[in-house]
Amino acid sequence: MKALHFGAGNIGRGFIGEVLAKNGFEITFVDVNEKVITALNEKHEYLIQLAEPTKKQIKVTGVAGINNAKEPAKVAQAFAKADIVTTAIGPKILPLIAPLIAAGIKLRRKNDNYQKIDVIACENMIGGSQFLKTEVYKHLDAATKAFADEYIGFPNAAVDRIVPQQSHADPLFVVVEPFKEWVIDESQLKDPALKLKDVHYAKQLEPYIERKLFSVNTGHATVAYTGQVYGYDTIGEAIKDKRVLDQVKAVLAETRELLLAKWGFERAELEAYQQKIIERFENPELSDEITRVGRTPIRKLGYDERFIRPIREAKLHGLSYQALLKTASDIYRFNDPADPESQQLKEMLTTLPLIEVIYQTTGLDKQKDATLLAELKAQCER
Ligand SMILES: NC(=O)c1ccc[n+]([C@@H]2O[C@H](COP(=O)([O-])OP(=O)(O)OC[C@H]3O[C@@H](n4cnc5c(N)ncnc54)[C@H](O)[C@@H]3O)[C@@H](O)[C@H]2O)c1
Ligand SMILES: O=P(O)(O)OC[C@@H](O)[C@@H](O)[C@H](O)[C@H](O)CO
Repeated sequence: MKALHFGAGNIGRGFIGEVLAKNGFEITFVDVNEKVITALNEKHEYLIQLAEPTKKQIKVTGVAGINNAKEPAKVAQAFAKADIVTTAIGPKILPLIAPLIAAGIKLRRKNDNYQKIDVIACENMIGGSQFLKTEVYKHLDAATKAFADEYIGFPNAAVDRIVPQQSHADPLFVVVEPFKEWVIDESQLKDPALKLKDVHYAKQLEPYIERKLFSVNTGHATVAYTGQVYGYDTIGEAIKDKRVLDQVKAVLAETRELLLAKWGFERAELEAYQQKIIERFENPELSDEITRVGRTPIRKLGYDERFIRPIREAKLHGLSYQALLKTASDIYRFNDPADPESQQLKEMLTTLPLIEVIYQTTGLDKQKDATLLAELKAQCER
């Protein structure tokens, strides 16, 4: 069985690779990082280490790599033979790999390959695989779209495991937290016979992805942005500060009420889930940079992202969103000289009126969301 995975980065190697290998797949990673691709093709295996006192190691075998910048045709060939396709590459990169997937679908059709497969985007975004499908379809003619409608699935998914930035002599070695959760929307599968061990298949993904994104990611980002305001560099240091911890708890209390109102989770279960998340952020065995968690701040300010969506929806439900608003305003203060979006945001703030920057970054509607825009502006000014 063959898997093709786009993105041999932290979560790609540190989570998706582990699960696919455990399920007996040979994995071909696609990436532009030549060092990683060369190492994959030389060693055909790598180690994952759990960030816990035992430092347990897991060996992932049967791996290889393709540098898509150098050998794009090889990607289509691998896609044509794959039994499953996954991505963990970043939401903004999905449109860039869409032509490669489109070429792979064309080749499957040309080869009369009628085996149904699923392409699963494992990104931190709502509707990631369906977004990828839209991008891929931009590169297909009508006949190939009809073929893809029949044989290629794009089930949405949610993945959860904290995998920090890695800096080891071995470019493949990856340290990860022990916790892991991967949920796939069962209703969107083209190949329902292929069920991965260690993956949960949900009839409805939205409650899972919203619980994850608005608890883990909203909480994580809150530690990062609040932590940077107080001068910290890592998540572990920041969360030790009571002011940061209190802000995370306040933010999670707001998203919790929204999740309860929307999806009817058990209150005690959701409280335990969010408490566990705080303990995951506090893991002393894991060193995670604030710059990684706060990365791409403009993306994180997006209309359907981890702050503006719960703020909009809490307002609609008549729930409190003041703590969320506070952290959202701190995003505008985030600074990482190495992050192009952070620098773009700084530039926008020096050249445009604040309300225009908020409007452009959040996608809030000038008429419909006028009150929210004004509230966020007032919070930024405070
Ligand atoms: N790290 C985590 O804790 C974590 C957990 C859950 C989900 N995610 C999600 O997974 C995705 C990847 O995150 P990550 O932390 O692994 O990032 P990462 O930067 O470690 O990995 C991304 C990989 O994509 C590669 N890449 C970038 N542009 C490319 C292109 N045009 N073609 C081919 N490869 C390209 C990079 O070289 C890199 O190896 C994101 O959507 C993230 O939100 C991350
Ligand atoms: O990957 P991002 O930039 O969307 O978010 C940064 C972190 O919050 C994220 O990578 C978490 O570590 C991960 O989502 C945990 O499952």
